[in-house]
Formats: sequence, C-alpha cells, structure tokens
Amino acid sequence: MTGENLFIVHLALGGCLKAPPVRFGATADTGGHIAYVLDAAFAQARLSSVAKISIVTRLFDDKQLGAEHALPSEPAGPKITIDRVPTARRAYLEKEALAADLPAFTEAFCSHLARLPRLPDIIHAHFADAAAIALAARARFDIPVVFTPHSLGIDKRVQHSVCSVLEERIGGERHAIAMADAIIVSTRDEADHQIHAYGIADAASRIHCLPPGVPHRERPRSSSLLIARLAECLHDPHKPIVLAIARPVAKKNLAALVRAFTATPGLAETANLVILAGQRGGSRSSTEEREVLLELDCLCTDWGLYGRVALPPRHESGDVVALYQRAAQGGVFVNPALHEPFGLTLIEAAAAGVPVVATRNGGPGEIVETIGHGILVDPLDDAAIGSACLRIVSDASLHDRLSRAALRNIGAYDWSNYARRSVSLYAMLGRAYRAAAA
Ligand SMILES: O=c1ccn([C@@H]2O[C@H](COP(=O)(O)OP(=O)(O)O[C@H]3O[C@H](CO)[C@@H](O)[C@H](O)[C@H]3O)[C@@H](O)[C@H]2O)c(=O)[nH]1
Ligand SMILES: O=P(O)(O)OC[C@H]1O[C@](O)(CO)[C@@H](O)[C@@H]1O
Repeated sequence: MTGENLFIVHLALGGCLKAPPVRFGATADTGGHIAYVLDAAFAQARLSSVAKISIVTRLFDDKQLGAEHALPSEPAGPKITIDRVPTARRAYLEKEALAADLPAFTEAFCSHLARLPRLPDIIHAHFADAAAIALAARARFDIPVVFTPHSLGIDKRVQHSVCSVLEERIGGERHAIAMADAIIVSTRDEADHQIHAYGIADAASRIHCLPPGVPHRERPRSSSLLIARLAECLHDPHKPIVLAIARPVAKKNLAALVRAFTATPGLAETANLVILAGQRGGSRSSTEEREVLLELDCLCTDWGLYGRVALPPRHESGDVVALYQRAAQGGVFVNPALHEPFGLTLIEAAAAGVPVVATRNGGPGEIVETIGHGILVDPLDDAAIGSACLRIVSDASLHDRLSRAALRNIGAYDWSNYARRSVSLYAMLGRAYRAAAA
C-alpha cells in the first residue's frame, strides 16, 4: 500500500459531527454512526498510505448544539479535518428533514470538490442520503463511491406499519446499494439477509463485511461526577448495576427493560438499574425522544422505583467509561432494542469486561456469538430480559466466565484491521477507475 498517497472523503450529513469529544445523545441522530466515522478516520489516518482525510458534513448555526458546527473547517487529528459545507438552510436538521436540502447540498458539495487543490481518491458515504450526493459527485468527477448503510430501513417494516416515509427511505437505500462501487457493512446479517432483501442482483459481489472496532472514549479526567451522583440518589449504591446506554428512541425499547427490572422477582433486590439515554434539557430533543423519556419517568414514578433506578439527565464521555467500569463489578449491560443493525454498545461493554443481555434481532446475535459474553433474548419478552439479567447478576461464576470471554475475544473488533481492509479496498477501486480511464 505504501506510495498510494490516498485522499479520502467520508461524507455524513446527520447529527452533530465534530472533533472529539462528541456529546453523544445531544440529538436523536448523534449516535453510533458518528463514533464509527470518527474512529474509522482516526485509524485510517495512521496508515502511511493515507495522505489526508476530510470528513464532510453539513454546516449549521445553532449555538445550543455548539459553535463549532458553523466552522467551515475544524482540525480533528493528524491528517484529518472536518469540513462543513453550507447551504441556504442554516438550521440543524433531523435526518427526516434532510431530504429537502439534498439538491442544494449536492450542488454545494460538488462546488466544494471543484475548489479543492486535489480531488479525493474515494468518497465513503454514510447512510443513503450521503450516497445519493456521492453518486452525483461521481458522475461529475469520476470518483469511486463506497456506501455504508449503518441502519437499513427494510427490517423496520416489521416494526412499523408500512408508510410513505419508510418506503422512500428504502427506495433511497435500494438506489445506493445498486449504484455504489462497493458496500461496507458491519455484519453477515446485513450482508446476507438485509441487503439481499433489496433484490439487487449483483449486490453480493460488491459487499465487504468489515466489523468496526471499539469506539474510542476519553477517560474521565478525575473521578466521574455522574458516579458520585449515583451514590447519592441510589438507596444502596454498592449493589451491581444493570446498565443500558442508548439514544431515547422507541426502537431501543428501553421501557421493556424498566418493566423487566420491576417484574422479575429478586432483580431489583439484587441490582440497581441505570439507564443513560441522551442529553436532556435542550430544546433540540424530538417529540419521539420526549415521549420515550416521559414513559421511562412515568414507569419509575408509578412503580416507586426511584432509589433503585437512575436516569441521569446528562453525561460526559468519561462518565460512559466510568459506568462500564462500574458495571464490570458484578453487573450487566442490556441492549433490548427491537432491532439493532450492529450494536456498538455491545463491543464497548465487552472491552470493559461487562457481560451482556442483548436483543436477538440484528447484529447482536453475531457479536455475542463471536465474543461469547452474554445471553440473547427476544426483545418483546420482558420476562426473558429480566431473567437473563438476574442469572448474570446473581451467579458470580457465570459473570466471571462471560467477563473473561469478553476480554479474551474483543480483539475480533479492531479499528486497525478495519482501516487496513477498507483502505486497500479504496486503493483497489482507485486503480480500477484509473485503468478504465486510461
Ligand atoms: O446517551 C447516549 C446514547 C448513546 N451513546 C453512545 O452512542 C453510541 C451508540 O451506538 P449504537 O449503540 O451502535 O447505536 P446507534 O446510535 O443506533 O447507531 C447506529 O449506527 C451504529 C454504527 O454503525 C450501529 O452500531 C447501530 O446498530 C445503528 O443503529 C455508543 O457508542 C453509545 O455508548 C452515548 O454515549 N450516550
Ligand atoms: O434510527 P434509525 O432510523 O435506525 O437510524 C439510525 C440512527 O442511528 C444513528 O446512526 C446514530 O448515530 C443516526 O444517525 C440514525 O438516526
């Protein structure tokens, strides 16, 4: 690979994409794909064959979400910049509202590329909206396009009634799958089942299954304030914790965990429940987020759970590290999502030696099979969620066995492997384009 001197563009429109530390959960779209894009870029930048990485996103002006989102360019690390492309719309847009801005963003992105001293060798698009823009740029500049879907709509048909927004989303994904030069997915489930369901005859030959690595987190500067606050609000803070970390959106199914916690005999006596679900208090939260948080609050109030359950209203990156460390001490991490495309939290938990209880729908089945650190459950079965948690927190030898497996096998999820394989794919596509042009 030495001598390739690659210039990579990652393109991702949604959420609050900024140089670390990121405020995960600041909006409904500030979650896993942002961790993925940043960690992928940092690992790729460490390769000598990579000259420069530009992470391109929307410029927006919203002081509450952070002044950096209005900066045209922000250095993010060695060889990496975050470059923000403006359109006439300067407000933050939820992913559902991005579609209306796509024609303007496509024009602005192509003008941005045309102004660069050198065109990129590859555009890696995250989500189908970014892929549509990248494909328009490919038509103008002959730059190969790689597509990573992150969360495909097709399996959501089983969770939601069929509606025009979902069908439009699936249509956009079908176009991206049909047209991209290569598709990078995280799991075999996406490769063999989900993408297959889009019915694109030659898609299989362009799919590359590259599992991501463990998200990088800043360590707490000193002791975590959130852990100190938990000690004040929980009646018996020394009990192990049942921990969940997820954006407060309905598909993450966090209410089922609260119901399971209270309905499983012995669980609330053995452990405390801690749910980290986004950052509260900003006017940017969506109706869905407000409804999910209200439901969690109501469940805790109605069942008198405060003192045994904590729903911290906000957190910093270091608090997440501290919570996983706390959960490693006899506790368990739970992801009860109705469907989880991959599930970065399950590998974060493994890296900290925390056993997991996870939805059997989507990527978690493959992660738990690879690492061997937990129990899979039907997310619609509250009793199964509760009894799996109870088994782990009440059986020290099971906990120890799962925790050891987590630490032994987490190496299967490694950003340097991802970087090597993705960059050699980019280089191969570049060579094919050059050969076709010669
Ligand atoms: O309040 C919160 C909520 C989330 N997180 C973090 O944000 C990330 C969330 O990632 P993930 O659990 O994977 O979920 P999504 O945000 O839903 O991410 C999408 O994109 C990911 C990367 O492709 C996939 O793993 C997911 O399945 C897909 O739904 C993790 O690092 C969490 O620790 C926080 O720090 N605080
Ligand atoms: O909730 P959905 O529609 O599955 O989409 C996945 C979500 O996860 C994220 O990737 C989190 O980063 C969002 O950008 C996106 O909104």
